[in-house]
Amino acid sequence: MSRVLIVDDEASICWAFGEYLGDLGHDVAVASTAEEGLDAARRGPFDAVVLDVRLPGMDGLSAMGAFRDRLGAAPIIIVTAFGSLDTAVRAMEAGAFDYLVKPFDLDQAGAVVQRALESGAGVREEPRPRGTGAGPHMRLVGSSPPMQALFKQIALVAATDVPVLITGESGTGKELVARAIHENSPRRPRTFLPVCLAALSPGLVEGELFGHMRGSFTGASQDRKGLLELAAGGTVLLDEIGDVPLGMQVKLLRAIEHREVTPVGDARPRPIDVRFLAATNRPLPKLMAEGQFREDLFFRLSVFPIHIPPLRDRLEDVPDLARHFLAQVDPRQGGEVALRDDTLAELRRRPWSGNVRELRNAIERAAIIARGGPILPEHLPPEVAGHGPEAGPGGEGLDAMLARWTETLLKTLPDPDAEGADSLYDRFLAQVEPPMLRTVLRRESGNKALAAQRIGIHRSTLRQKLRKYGLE
Ligand SMILES: Nc1ncnc2c1ncn2[C@@H]1O[C@H](COP(=O)(O)OP(=O)(O)OP(=O)(O)O)[C@@H](O)[C@H]1O
Repeated sequence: MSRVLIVDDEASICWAFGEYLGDLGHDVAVASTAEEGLDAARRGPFDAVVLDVRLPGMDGLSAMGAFRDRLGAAPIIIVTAFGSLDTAVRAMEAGAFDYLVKPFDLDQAGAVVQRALESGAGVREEPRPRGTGAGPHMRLVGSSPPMQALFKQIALVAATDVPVLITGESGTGKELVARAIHENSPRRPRTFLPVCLAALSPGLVEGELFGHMRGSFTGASQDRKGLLELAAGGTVLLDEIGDVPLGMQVKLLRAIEHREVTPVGDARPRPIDVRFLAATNRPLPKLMAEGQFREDLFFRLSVFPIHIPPLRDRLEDVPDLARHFLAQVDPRQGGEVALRDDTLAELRRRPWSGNVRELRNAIERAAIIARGGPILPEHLPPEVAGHGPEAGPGGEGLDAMLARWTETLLKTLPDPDAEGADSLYDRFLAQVEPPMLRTVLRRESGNKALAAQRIGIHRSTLRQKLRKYGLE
């Protein structure tokens, strides 16, 4: 039998959890404040403590040090209703064994306590020095259950040096998560270097990453260190890892596994000291099955996988995110008054297939149109037809719309043999290409080379199309 102390000001939780642990054969004591809990801890030894963060008087996180003094190595499990990334990280840093988010399932909570008791010790390494953290615009916003789970994963993995594979649709915040891992890791004072492998020219990518020796190719007039060597002590995010060619994958695997790089034109490998994170929105298991992604690299990278769910699966985060972006464009607004209920309702209704990035763009645009006044639903950009995963605004799918559009055109188009008549296909392309080109170009900040790569066409083809549609 083990002795467990539950410190929570919600009597119902203390009771239900106490009963549950009692049924498992444990001896349970409860306290409703940290002060009361510390008194109990002084009086008797406990094998584990379940400690709420929000308590009247001293809060749970501040009390952790005192509990630790009184309880020695007994594991402490932190409980919170509104976990932010910061709470999760502070709990882990202060040596919490684990972190439970309310409302929790009793079986799940019981399993955590059981694991803690079996582990026997809760003391982790010395608390790490905390920095100021990333700027406010780099903050990960969200309080939905999937975001809470994400915060916990970040807090757990940040302190380690293992590779992390971050997956999620475009715009879900993969780079931001990578940055949060770096910011909360011991490598924090050093560089965080996101490298978009797909954007580097294939012929130069090896030299860029690993460096080159003077004379190793035409134009290499001096020795140059690669990005992986330059990021010494820091964290490198290999972005769009799913788009890396197979030959390069072998070299990356070697760099990750052996922590060394061989510059182009050199025979001797050099040690590197970086932590690797990787991100992709492509299905790596499918790419592996098709022989486009190496299994060994996948297994090396996915020691700790983190998946970010699409925004449509956590629409409860939309209001907080909207206020966050609004406060960034117009700090005076703070986002509170400016977002009317009908606007929030509209925001929560949309499917956001472009995820958080699309929401951010919509809010920024709306703030400009609203010119300092409250944001009205009509200030939001029109929904793109057929935008959602299956259906458009009126519940109509993109293919149904296209079928209707084609029918109309067939009725109105002149005879295909008539001189100068645009073909149905030309008309179709003229309808669908411009919005796509515009979106990708905007997304790549006007960089045509990147946009062409993203679309999968040659740069000169892109230029031609832009000219054709007057989009230059
Ligand atoms: N939870 C969040 N809180 C605050 N901002 C967020 C959040 N998630 C995403 N963002 C913002 O949304 C935008 C897109 O995020 P990010 O670039 O990290 O996405 P991504 O998944 O890496 O996209 P891609 O796969 O297209 O490169 C950024 O401006 C980012 O700051």
